[in-house]
Amino acid sequence: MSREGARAGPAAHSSHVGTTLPRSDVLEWPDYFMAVAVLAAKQSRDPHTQVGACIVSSENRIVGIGYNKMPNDCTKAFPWDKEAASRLDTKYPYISHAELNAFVNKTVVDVRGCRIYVTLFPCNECAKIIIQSGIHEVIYLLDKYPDKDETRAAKRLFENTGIHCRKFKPKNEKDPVDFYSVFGANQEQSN
Ligand SMILES: Nc1nc(=O)n([C@H]2C[C@H](O)[C@@H](COP(=O)(O)O)O2)cc1CO
Ligand SMILES: [Zn+2]
Repeated sequence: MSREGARAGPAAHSSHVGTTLPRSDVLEWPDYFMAVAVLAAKQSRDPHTQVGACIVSSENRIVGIGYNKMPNDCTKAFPWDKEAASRLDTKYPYISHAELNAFVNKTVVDVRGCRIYVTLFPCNECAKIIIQSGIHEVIYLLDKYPDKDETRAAKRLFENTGIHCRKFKPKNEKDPVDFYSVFGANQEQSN
């Protein structure tokens, strides 16, 4: 149909076909995608920090979802501790980050031009995956560890490669999703 035709059609007016109105209080796309990332985070078995990631195509299709987890079959065989005499006895060398898992779980061959919604600012290792895969934008909920070298290195990598990083701001005025629930009640929202 031509643009003229589309303007003349019923969709161009506020009146609706039929008598039942469609719901209007649905989530806007960004809120929907971050809500998916938050929901994914809730699947994490990490007792301290649960992270979710959602890769979205330029056509607003979800093409990958992940959360931080131990590699398959490793959940019980590896430590969940944050601290130990040796780093080898902490969770850090073993855990697979949300962003990596979202990439591993992708349903398309190519994620170039996609964006990624993440509940935590990515680390340097995930930044490399994001850059190499052609994801061009990072939308994060919280920058919880801005002073960690991993975060600072990630920011350098993103700045150098022109990858746009922005803090998520909910679009919906009424907040139907408790985005920060994944960080617990006392988490600072300003980061
Ligand atoms: N962007 C991220 N994606 C992630 O999946 N993680 C994971 C790794 C750990 O399982 C957890 C951080 O643990 P903690 O240091 O807050 O107890 O979050 C961490 C970050 C932050 O760089
Ligand atoms: Zn990471």
